[in-house]
Amino acid sequence: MAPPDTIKTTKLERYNSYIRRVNSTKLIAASSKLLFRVTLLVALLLIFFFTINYPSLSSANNTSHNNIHTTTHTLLSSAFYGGGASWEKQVRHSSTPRRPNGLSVLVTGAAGFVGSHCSLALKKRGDGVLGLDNFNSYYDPSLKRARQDVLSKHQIFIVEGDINDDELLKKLFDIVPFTHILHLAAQAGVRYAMQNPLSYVNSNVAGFVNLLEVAKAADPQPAIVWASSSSVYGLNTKIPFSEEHKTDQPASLYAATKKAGEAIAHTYNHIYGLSLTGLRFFTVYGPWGRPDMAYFFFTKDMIQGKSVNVYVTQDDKEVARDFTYIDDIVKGCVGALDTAEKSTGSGGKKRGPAQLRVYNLGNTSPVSVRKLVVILENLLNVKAKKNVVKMPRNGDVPFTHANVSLALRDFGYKPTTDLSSGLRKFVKWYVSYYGIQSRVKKENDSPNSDD
Ligand SMILES: O=C(O)[C@H]1O[C@H](OP(=O)(O)OP(=O)(O)OC[C@H]2O[C@@H](n3ccc(=O)[nH]c3=O)[C@H](O)[C@@H]2O)[C@H](O)[C@@H](O)[C@@H]1O
Repeated sequence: MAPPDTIKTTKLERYNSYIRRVNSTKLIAASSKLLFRVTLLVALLLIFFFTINYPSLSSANNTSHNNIHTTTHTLLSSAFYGGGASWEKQVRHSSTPRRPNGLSVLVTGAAGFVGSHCSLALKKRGDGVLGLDNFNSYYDPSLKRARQDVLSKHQIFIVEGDINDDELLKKLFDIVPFTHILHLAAQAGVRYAMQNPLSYVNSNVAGFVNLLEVAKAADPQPAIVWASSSSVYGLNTKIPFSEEHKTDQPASLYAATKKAGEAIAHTYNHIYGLSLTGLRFFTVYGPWGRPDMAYFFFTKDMIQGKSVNVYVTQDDKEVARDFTYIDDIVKGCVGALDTAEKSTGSGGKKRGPAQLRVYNLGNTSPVSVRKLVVILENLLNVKAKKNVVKMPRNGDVPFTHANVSLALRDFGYKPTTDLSSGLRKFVKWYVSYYGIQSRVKKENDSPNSDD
């Protein structure tokens, strides 16, 4: 047995060791609490950063694939876009007019061909312009980014988002009382509709309805000018095509969705008093154009020595288009915006009848595809390898030809550029944009050529 002093010491030691254990347990408990909180914080931060990065990744491929399933994207992107004060500042700054009584226009599809040209024209005359574009990959997105760069040099900000994202649209209308929407975002291209039909429904029908829903609820309601298409005339044989002609024989799903857009516009005008103007564009071409269009890829293929398919009808007749130069189309769009009357509703309620219009914007002078190739041969200084083939049943129509007297009467629309002059400007842009140093350049750098 141990002496009493030793017993005391042992007890003391036991007590001290007990206290140490208690303290260390407390320490462990405290540190695990801390660890838990830190982990939670890190997890929240990760979710936040994921939310920031996710929308741009997903929207890059948005309408090129069937994305009816935009809900997750919508939630995430809304969380992101709703965020920053500097983002809101850019939105406000871009959309504020710099002239008295200037318009404040939301341009959807602003990184697109017609959208980028119209945005610049409006900004240059002092209107406020805010762009919206999802930068999808239907055609090379780097071309859209290059257009965005040009716009940003002119203080035009493009919000990266989808017209199906209603939270984002509402947010934009919360920030800016837009007077007008120029709605050009769409799934374009006639033949691609056979490959990816739902992308047309998603953008041209669902996206349009989504935009109209937000516009109808906005206070004040904006006036809307939007891109319909010459393709709505479908198999119409009366020429030139007039707005009074029937448009009930669409030859492609693309045409059917544009025709649906015109019917939907009627409904929103009728129920909610939205002022709506549909513009039927006729095969628009020019600098910064769309690579999926024939004049564009013919140029590329001819320069590369590849052959081109020149379509003829089933009974061997020429296929022709009323090719319309971009600057003429821009004048038409601006004219339509300037003559658009105010919407009459507010807060989703109609207060009186509102304006509902449809116009052809064409060139009034159709040119055959064969002639298009001849013009390009001269401009590019190359001989095309032509395959003359019967037009496949892919949604194409044999010819288009616009009567534009309505647009002339209502806003002075008068196309002034013939196909040769317009293509000369296109080719000049093409060789400079793609850095092609060749005889093409020398040919087109003559003192008479302008930009
Ligand atoms: O006016 C319109 O509404 C439409 O104009 C163009 O559609 P499209 O006229 O078919 O223009 P392209 O695809 O550039 O075709 C032009 C012409 O070249 C012909 N073509 C096309 C491709 C080809 O390989 N060979 C060929 O001869 C077509 O049949 C057509 O007659 C646009 O692509 C549509 O988005 C637009 O809505």
